[in-house]
Amino acid sequence: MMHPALALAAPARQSAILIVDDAPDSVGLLQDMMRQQGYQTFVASTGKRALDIAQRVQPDLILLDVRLPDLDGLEICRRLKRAPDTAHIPVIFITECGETDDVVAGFDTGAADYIAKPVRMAEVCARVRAQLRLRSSSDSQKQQAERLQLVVDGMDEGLMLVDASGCIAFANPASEGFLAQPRNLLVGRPLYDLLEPPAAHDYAAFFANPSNEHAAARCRGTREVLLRQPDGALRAIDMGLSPMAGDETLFVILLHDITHHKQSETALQHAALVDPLTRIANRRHFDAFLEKEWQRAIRNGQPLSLIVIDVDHFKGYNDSLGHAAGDTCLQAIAEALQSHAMRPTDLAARYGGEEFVVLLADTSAANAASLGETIRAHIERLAMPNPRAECASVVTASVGVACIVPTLFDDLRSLFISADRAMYEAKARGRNQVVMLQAGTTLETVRGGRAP
Ligand SMILES: Nc1nc2c(ncn2[C@@H]2O[C@H](COP(=O)(O)OP(=O)(O)OP(=O)(O)O)[C@@H](O)[C@H]2O)c(=O)[nH]1
Repeated sequence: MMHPALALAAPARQSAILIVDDAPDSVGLLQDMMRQQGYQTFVASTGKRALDIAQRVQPDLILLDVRLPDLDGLEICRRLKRAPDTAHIPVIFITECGETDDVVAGFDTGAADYIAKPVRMAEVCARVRAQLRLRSSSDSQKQQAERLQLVVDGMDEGLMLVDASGCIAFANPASEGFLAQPRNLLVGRPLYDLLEPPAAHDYAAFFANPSNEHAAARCRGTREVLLRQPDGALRAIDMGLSPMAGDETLFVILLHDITHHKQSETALQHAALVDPLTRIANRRHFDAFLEKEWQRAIRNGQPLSLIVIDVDHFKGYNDSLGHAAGDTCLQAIAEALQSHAMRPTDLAARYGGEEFVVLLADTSAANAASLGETIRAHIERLAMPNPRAECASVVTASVGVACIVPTLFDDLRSLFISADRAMYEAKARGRNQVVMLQAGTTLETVRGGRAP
């Protein structure tokens, strides 16, 4: 259905009638009739003048006597219909009663109707009204079509019409942007050619057999698809498909941009995995990453190492310098850790309050212990004074390191338990040091990384 805004009629105005006749009595009569009906009238007694007035005042209708002194009415009508400015103005011929040839010739030249003399008021008025109504409805149809064209050309969504074989029959300007190619290259191509699988297969199946319920269920309505652009780039969009109302051989395709939606989806996914204070991975991200790397280590028979870092006497730091300073301190430590997790298979994360972890895939116990020591020294080198620390004058951390070559029989938690036990052993030994424990072994294997 047409949107009400598109169907707005032009403001009503008085219709203008041009009367072309050289007989003063006849002109007077017609003029009176038209004025009584509320129309504005113009009069021309010659053909030349009629053409001139028609062009300049653009009347809504012309009452034209067939017999005129200079040009005959048929010739005037022909000229009116030839000129782009006047071709649309309906012409009603006035003929002598019984002049059938005039009537036929009049219609041939493009006249809309005829009235036979002697004219009768009711008939003239009825025929004029009918032509004006027709004219106004064709004008408003034209206006509606123009407005629709403006909407289709100006809309942000891509709009295409696809025929029953799935080929594009029409594409609006926005479609060019979505598909990164001019419309003339789109028209005639199968819609599914522009899509990535699995959507491409679904739409090909649908157009091969639109009554296939399975394919129809997947293609009708709106779904997210990947468009393939000529340079191979893929663009995710929402694509809507619906049959064109009243024409089962055409389908309307709407392409809707979801870049913002995708960006915020990605941003949300990212936010869900990042610790808001330190901007490094959070515990949720770490747990998922550990699970993945654990399985990979089992498959590859490679060692997996975990470093647990717990800030020493951090309560004292907060109590003496304030919570905001504590936050800044945690940020500096996170940045230091991040700088040591360089490989794609390394992950530094804030695991809780003042506890951090670093997971290192394919890393031996010795290398992990060495990195643990590098991290400990880095934190100490940050030289953030901690007035309440008992083990040093600056912020330090106790570091526990564990390593395992996991098998299907191992429990993922054992790596964490070992690293935590090693970290607590580092605390117990006086803090600011590294202790390593091979997963599954006893504390006898604990090795001090550095003396306090
Ligand atoms: N500023 C700040 N402090 C935090 C945050 N998360 C945890 N903390 C503080 O970290 C402190 C941890 O204190 P404790 O668990 O007693 O440990 P500690 O003082 O570091 O002592 P040891 O671990 O035994 O060396 C607490 O005071 C928490 O309030 C945070 O996001 N910001």
